Amino acid sequence: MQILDGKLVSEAIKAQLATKVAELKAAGKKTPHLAAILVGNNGASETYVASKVKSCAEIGYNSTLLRFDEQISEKHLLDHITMLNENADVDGILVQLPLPKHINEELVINTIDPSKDVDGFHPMNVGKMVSGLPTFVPATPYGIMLLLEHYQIPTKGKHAVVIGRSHIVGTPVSILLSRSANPGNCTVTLCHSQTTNLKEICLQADIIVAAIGKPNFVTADMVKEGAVIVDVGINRVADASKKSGFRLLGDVKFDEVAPKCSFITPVPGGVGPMTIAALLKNTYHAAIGQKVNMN
Ligand SMILES: Nc1nc2c(c(=O)[nH]1)N[C@@H](CN(C=O)c1ccc(C(=O)N[C@@H](CCC(=O)O)C(=O)O)cc1)CN2
Repeated sequence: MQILDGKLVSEAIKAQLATKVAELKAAGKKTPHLAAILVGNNGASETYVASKVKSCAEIGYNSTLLRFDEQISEKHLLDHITMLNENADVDGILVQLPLPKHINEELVINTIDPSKDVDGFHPMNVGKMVSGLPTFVPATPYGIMLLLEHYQIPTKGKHAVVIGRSHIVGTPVSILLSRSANPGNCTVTLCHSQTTNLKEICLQADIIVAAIGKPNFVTADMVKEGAVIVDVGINRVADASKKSGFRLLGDVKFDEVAPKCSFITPVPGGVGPMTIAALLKNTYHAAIGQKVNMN
């Protein structure tokens, strides 16, 4: 069994981007600029946004963090997005999810200029991805593809089972695994809460992408010998022995699944850091006016 080390690969991607940014600056070109919007005090969201802002600084990007109170009105939030859309210095805009219940997430995403939508959530960018056109690819699915590519995991003709059909991960990664070339060209089964024979389906999988948001959901009896396991779950589980009061658990029961598989992502240090690296790649592409071609 080999670990798919997202921390290591993300650091390598960040180093490549830092070199490219230095080249842009030396040529008198624009420094990439990411604007992040954070609403409320969700602890996990604070961690992720802080990590995005820190990573920008590490590789020489400019970043702006707009923090708003939980009670911000939808109109006020949309006005701020419009201002960022019109700010020529800002290349990429992201609104950290989830948003408070009184705010219409769809409306917020639809308000972001598609050419600055580095999360790849705008329907126009989703449509392009589904059509196989160059676009911004959502960061977590993009990060998973970059990780599979780095480790040269064979995917052509393999059966990939994706557990979870969210707009952020499950649905887009199933499209990428089936459509893209290398990695890609998989036969994909997309499973979700209404799937009745999940264990039987998982046992046929060469690759499992677990993105269901339930700690330790995938157990050894669901995994075929030699399968590749990608664990997207980052579940905070109460643990009084930790200073933070919680520990992170993936969607996969790592200790019992790892001995059975060929490759596995750890939690933390697997898909999470790749999400940040992929976002930074999208932001670089936004700054130079390019899109990502997954074909
Ligand atoms: N606007 C967005 N919101 C959300 C996205 C997204 O892509 N765009 N995805 C997730 C959260 N997410 C990115 O924002 C994210 C999740 C996890 C990590 C990460 O680095 N995880 C670390 C552990 C960090 C910790 O201590 O908790 C790891 O796995 O090693 C980065 C980004 C939902 N919202």
